[in-house]
Amino acid sequence: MDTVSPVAPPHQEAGSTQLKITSAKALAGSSNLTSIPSHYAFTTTTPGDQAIHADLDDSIPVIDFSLLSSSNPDQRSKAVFDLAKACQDWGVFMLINHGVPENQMKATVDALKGFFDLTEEEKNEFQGKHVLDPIRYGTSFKASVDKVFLWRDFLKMTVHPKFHCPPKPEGLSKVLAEYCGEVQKLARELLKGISESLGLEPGYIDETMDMDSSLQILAANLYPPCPQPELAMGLPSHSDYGLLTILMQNDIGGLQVHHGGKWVKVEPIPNALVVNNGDQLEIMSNGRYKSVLHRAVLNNKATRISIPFNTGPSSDTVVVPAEQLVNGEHNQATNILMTYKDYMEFKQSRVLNKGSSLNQVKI
Ligand SMILES: O=C(O)CCC(=O)C(=O)O
Ligand SMILES: [Fe+2]
Repeated sequence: MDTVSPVAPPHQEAGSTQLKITSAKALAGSSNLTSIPSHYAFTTTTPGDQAIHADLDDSIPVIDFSLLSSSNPDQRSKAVFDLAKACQDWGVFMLINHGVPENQMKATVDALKGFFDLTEEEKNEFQGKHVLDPIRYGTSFKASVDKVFLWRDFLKMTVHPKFHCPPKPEGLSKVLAEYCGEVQKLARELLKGISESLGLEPGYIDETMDMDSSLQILAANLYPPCPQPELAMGLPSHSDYGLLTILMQNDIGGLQVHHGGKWVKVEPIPNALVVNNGDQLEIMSNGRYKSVLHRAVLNNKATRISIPFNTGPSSDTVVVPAEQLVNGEHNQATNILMTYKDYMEFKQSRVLNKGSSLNQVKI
């Protein structure tokens, strides 16, 4: 069995009171690293915690966006039906034929890799402290307080209602603004289909969530190869705080979703996006569309990059269950009565890997 080497945490400089935090990328790049430092040892894996491949007849649903935007009413209603099933049974689906150009997706991945290739000093200029800071670079989850470190570096940017992006590397801002423009349109169309799939007016979510001012965050997670991938963790089990997350990734798998009591691997499909329900969608749908638990695991061969685009309502919206969905068999009184902004702060203040945060605030 693999063991964890008890070496000193590399983020503490001898003789220094200042905490110096090393990125996962720098750590992975250090020569002769054959085991993880002890403070990256996440948990001992238990058999029930292992991921499985989905059965062929029970795999992650695939939604064809071109059918959802079809002018043929039969095609559209079939697509809305499939969307309802995907959101209800899985809380996650693969989106194909979404219309985001392939070269734009590739340019976005390359530009964000370029950010992580900056020097540590350059990246550290963007260390944010607060969940609502418009640009935040960091490692782990909250490296200043984390007891166990996550093997990932991240960059998070608020891209709507106001667009923020680090000024370097050159060209990053232009590429991301273009990508976000496309994904924003996609998110709004999906939310129309989702409203309809719940039996609501297509514009229901758009209007009640004040989507013209919606808070949108683009992140990039970098998971470098890890010498002991089964002992460390990229991102532990969590749900996302917004309405929907639309995730792009390179061809290195690692995302897993919790379904039917097991962890199911999300095998990347070239050019497809992964879409998952977030907490606010669970609230507005009154528990019908669950905010799916997911996690990111590691490998020892190649760097994985994932780029989630998270759209919420506007910061000041207090999301409540749609009235039409309250008195039915699905009534689960998923109601938290706090603004989206406050919910994000609440969620960030919690430790990851404690299951659904909604369970703690439901009333
Ligand atoms: O890396 C992944 O695939 C998952 C990322 C994620 O869940 C997140 O950033 O919230
Ligand atoms: Fe997530």
